[in-house]
Amino acid sequence: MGIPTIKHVRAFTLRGGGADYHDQADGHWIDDHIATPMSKYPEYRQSRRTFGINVLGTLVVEIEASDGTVGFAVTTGGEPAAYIVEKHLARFLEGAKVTDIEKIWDQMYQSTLYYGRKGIVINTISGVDLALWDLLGKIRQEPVHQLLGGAVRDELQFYATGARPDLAQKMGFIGGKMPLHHGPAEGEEGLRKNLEELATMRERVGPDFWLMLDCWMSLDLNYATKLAVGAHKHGLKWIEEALPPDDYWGYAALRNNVPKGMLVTTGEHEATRWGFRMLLEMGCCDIIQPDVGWCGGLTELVKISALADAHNALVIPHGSSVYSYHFVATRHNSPFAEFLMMAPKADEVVPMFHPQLLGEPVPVNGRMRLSALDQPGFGVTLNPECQLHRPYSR
Ligand SMILES: C[C@H](O)[C@H](O)[C@@H](O)[C@@H](O)C(=O)O
Ligand SMILES: [Mg+2]
Repeated sequence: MGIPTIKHVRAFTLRGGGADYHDQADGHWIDDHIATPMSKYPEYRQSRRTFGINVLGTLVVEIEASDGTVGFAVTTGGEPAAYIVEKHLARFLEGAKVTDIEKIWDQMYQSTLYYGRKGIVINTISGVDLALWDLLGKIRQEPVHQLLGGAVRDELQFYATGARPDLAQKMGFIGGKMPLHHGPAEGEEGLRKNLEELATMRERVGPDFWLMLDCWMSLDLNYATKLAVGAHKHGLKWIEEALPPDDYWGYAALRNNVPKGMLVTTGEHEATRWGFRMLLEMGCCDIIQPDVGWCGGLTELVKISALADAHNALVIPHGSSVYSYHFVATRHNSPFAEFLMMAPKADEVVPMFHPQLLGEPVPVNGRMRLSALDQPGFGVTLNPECQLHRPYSR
């Protein structure tokens, strides 16, 4: 029985949460006055949706093999990504063997170099790559973590990202990462409020529970330095994505400025082994946080992780549901993972990509047994109740 070939590639879009998890209704913690690079404009300060954080929506990539098996994946990308899949990338897949994952990745990357390299194009390549791994796993009837060489641990542990680290502590998570609410445009008063919020949370969780701040690219070096210095007495474990992704020089300086023992982390909006090489070789951060749905996919994340390992850096992927869980299980330098609290008040555990993935596992008491990831591929199926739209059918 020969190796199946790829017969069809289809790109769909979905709205409403899921992989584009910022696409939420009013009242959600994830869209409540969070500091961003747009916070300098008061009209865009209260809600990230007002400036378009959810403008793309979800891309669904579906790949059908000659034996009838179908693999799929979801990521952030929506219609522009669907166009790139159908009009550009599909030609490198249809007719190829399902095992041609490395070659397909290289052809997708090299052929889009003139307009890609980062952002939506690499998101799109990531989505195709993840769907290929899902397909191969389903054909071989193996979970992706086994295709990657096998797990190094039989249980994953998670920190929680959300507005309520105090509740996350009660749910068994190992730490809580809070969004930063005030940026430089709100001056000393905003800085004071940021530190007061951290102090209040430290009071609630006690001295040992990890607390982190996620700054979502919103600060400048001076403000980030003052925030880190002020946060040190409240035991801030790491300051995340304080600066814009391209400011490698600023991150290297921030890493020298922060108090001893505080970690600097970034990377969720960085892409490919070359972007992460810059972060690592310029000494920008202690932990890199690639999103496997945005950095180039699993094929690229394996390369990024090996690079980080050589630099003794941890790889703690930005929360991306099953796509990061299967990866983290297999890497010694990924000792814990992120779980994004997608309940509007961050007061209960719901699947990260809800409602798009059926069979999506969630941490229980802040942990996930490897046995929760034992289904073929990424172990999930598309929710048939989600309204798929195929904007560029061929
Ligand atoms: C909470 C942050 O503002 C982002 O919404 C979050 O998605 C990301 O930065 C993270 O690290 O989870
Ligand atoms: Mg982040």
